[in-house]
Amino acid sequence: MLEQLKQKVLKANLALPRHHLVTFTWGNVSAVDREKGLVVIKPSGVEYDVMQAEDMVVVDLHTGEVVEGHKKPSSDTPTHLELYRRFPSIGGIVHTHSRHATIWAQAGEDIIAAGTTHADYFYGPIPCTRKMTAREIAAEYELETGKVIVETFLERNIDPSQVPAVLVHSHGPFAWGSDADNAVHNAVVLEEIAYMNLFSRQLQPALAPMQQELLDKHYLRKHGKNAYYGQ
Ligand SMILES: O=C(CO)[C@@H](O)[C@H](O)COP(=O)(O)O
Repeated sequence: MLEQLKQKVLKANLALPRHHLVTFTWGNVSAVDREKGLVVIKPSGVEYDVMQAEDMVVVDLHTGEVVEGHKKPSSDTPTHLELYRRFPSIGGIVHTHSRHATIWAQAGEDIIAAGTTHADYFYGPIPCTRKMTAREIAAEYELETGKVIVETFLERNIDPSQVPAVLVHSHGPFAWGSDADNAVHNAVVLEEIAYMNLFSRQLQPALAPMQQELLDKHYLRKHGKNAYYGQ
């Protein structure tokens, strides 16, 4: 079942070490088949250089139950599932601990839209979530991580289809897209702009967001006029 999607998810997972977004077995990529209500995700703890398509795990979008696969699904599966359930426009999700995006997540700071590289992909700042509470950490932690991400976008009125990434406070980045490949692309760009902002802020401690007109020009010419950011 879902053999083609397993191949796509494998390919997307193998792109993470190729783009230097992960070390060891960190990180994970998934994709959803919304018609079937199924998600294909990387197996937990498997080295990327031995990973095969048949290692991918298929889980039920709504229950999280494993419906196919001989390995344990990624430990972050409940986070992916919550995002698929609450953000209906996304088709693929990437989680990494990519170095510079994780630096901003550990600092608890948004990655502001400081330049056109950012504006070509993200229609505003990449938000950092609040810290999770002790109760949330002690509960179903990975599910609660997904809930805190959704809460951040709802409270800040950010459209996840126009800002396809988030920084989880004290943890690291999640990125998403129309499919697994697009999610990986956004994860690579996220790491690039995290790197750029770190040094831009060193050169200019008062680093401020770019002009809205320039953000609009770069984002809207690439993604269409009917896009909007917040209210
Ligand atoms: O967020 C984390 C660890 O904090 C994950 O990136 C894990 O490192 C990957 O776990 P599996 O997907 O292999 O279960």
